[in-house]
Amino acid sequence: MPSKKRKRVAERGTIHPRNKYSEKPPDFGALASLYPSFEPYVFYSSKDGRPRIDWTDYNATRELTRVLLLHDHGLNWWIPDGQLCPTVPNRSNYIHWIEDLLASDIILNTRIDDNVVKGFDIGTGANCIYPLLGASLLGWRFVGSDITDVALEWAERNVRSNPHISELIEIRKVHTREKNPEEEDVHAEQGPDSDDSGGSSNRGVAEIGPSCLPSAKLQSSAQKKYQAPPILLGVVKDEEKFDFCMCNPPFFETMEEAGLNPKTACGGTKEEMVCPGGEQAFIARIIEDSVQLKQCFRWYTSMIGRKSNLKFLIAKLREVGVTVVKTTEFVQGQTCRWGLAWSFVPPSGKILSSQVSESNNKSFMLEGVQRQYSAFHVLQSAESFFCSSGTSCKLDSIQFKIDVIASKDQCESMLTSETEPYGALSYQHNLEMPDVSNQLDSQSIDLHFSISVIILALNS
Ligand SMILES: C[S@@+](CC[C@H](N)C(=O)[O-])C[C@H]1O[C@@H](n2cnc3c(N)ncnc32)[C@H](O)[C@@H]1O
Repeated sequence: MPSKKRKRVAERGTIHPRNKYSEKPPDFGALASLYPSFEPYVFYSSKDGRPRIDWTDYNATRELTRVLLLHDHGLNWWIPDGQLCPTVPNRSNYIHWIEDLLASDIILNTRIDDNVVKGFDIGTGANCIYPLLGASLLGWRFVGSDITDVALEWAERNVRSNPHISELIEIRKVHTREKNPEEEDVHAEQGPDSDDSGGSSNRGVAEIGPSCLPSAKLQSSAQKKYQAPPILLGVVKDEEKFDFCMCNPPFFETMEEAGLNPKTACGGTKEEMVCPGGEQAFIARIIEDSVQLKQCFRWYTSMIGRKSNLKFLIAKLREVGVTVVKTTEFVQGQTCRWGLAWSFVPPSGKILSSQVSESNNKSFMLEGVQRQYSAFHVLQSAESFFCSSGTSCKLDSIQFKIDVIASKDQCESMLTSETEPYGALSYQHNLEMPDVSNQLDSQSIDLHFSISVIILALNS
């Protein structure tokens, strides 16, 4: 019998609708007959006679990735033994989620070049999977960065093996060097190894004025410090603009932690899997870098391996005053990963417009909210309002929403009450209750509704 957790995972959507494999998963039997190198890895299940591979065999998963990239994407690809082997359907989901973000009208369209989407893949790895997929599926341009020689060498090889897209992809080395103790560093308090790549063409730390520095509060809130090479700041060049960055970070603090999933054999060296402070510290550094780089990127995104880290990172984003936070869940077999996206580009003000009419959703803008208040303040304020009206209400800080259950009397009393300041905010509350007059005929029916806040603050 499947475990409860497994069943829950299976019930959730697992694959993006535009993913090549959303309707038809890879057919191992057909691939085996087409590609003799793959054939030895395919066996037929005694239970249902279906063709399968042994997911705990690294060579089998690597060969599967090779034939899927060749057969379905026209890509030549290889990685040396032990390097992290990506699963193509899973990695494609992240690409399509970014495609959705770029197509949405959540933030203002400030793009300079509407024709070419330009992305930055932080830690592209030897496999260079995201640039290869993004360029071949969608024609996107990429800079893929990495720190290790093996990653840089093989990423380059994988790009050169695909001349039809090689013009679209630049592989960029992240320079690491011994720190000069007298040098001022925006991340100085984060440890002696934290340094920038320098180089005259790069965005050096010397150019960043004190007013841009992350607040002391922000710095102190990072529980785990990233003490390692630069990530964006010092790697992104002056004047460079990107539509997005993406990152599949080193998730773990130790290799022991990384080895906890014996059900798959995706490989992964220490350099790929581990960094000081794990993913929490790595992504916290990306957030700090984004505070400096602001609108150099329209969207900052990262994959996250642990839900507890997602909570921590959303709280950190709240502190730095981003304009938008979006999250998603990627289900990869029996493992869950989360996508976190944020932006400093002003919101477009068209939020939810597409959802309004049909699904009984109402969207509205809160005008006159002062800059120092974030979406969380708005949520807390709304929560205070509903609680004080006697309703049952629950704030979900991950989804940025409040679930409310109210009786007819409570609804009526809320609709007729005078506007009052709630919590930290004093705004004109023009909350529209859903049109439920029919449903409220009976005293006994409770009204269930949710309030989501998508925008944190408006940049002027
Ligand atoms: C988990 S692997 C991801 C590889 C590939 N993107 C994928 O999805 O399979 C993380 C990668 O980040 C690289 N890395 C670690 N620190 C980095 C940094 N400061 N800047 C750029 N890359 C870094 C590692 O060398 C490794 O290749």
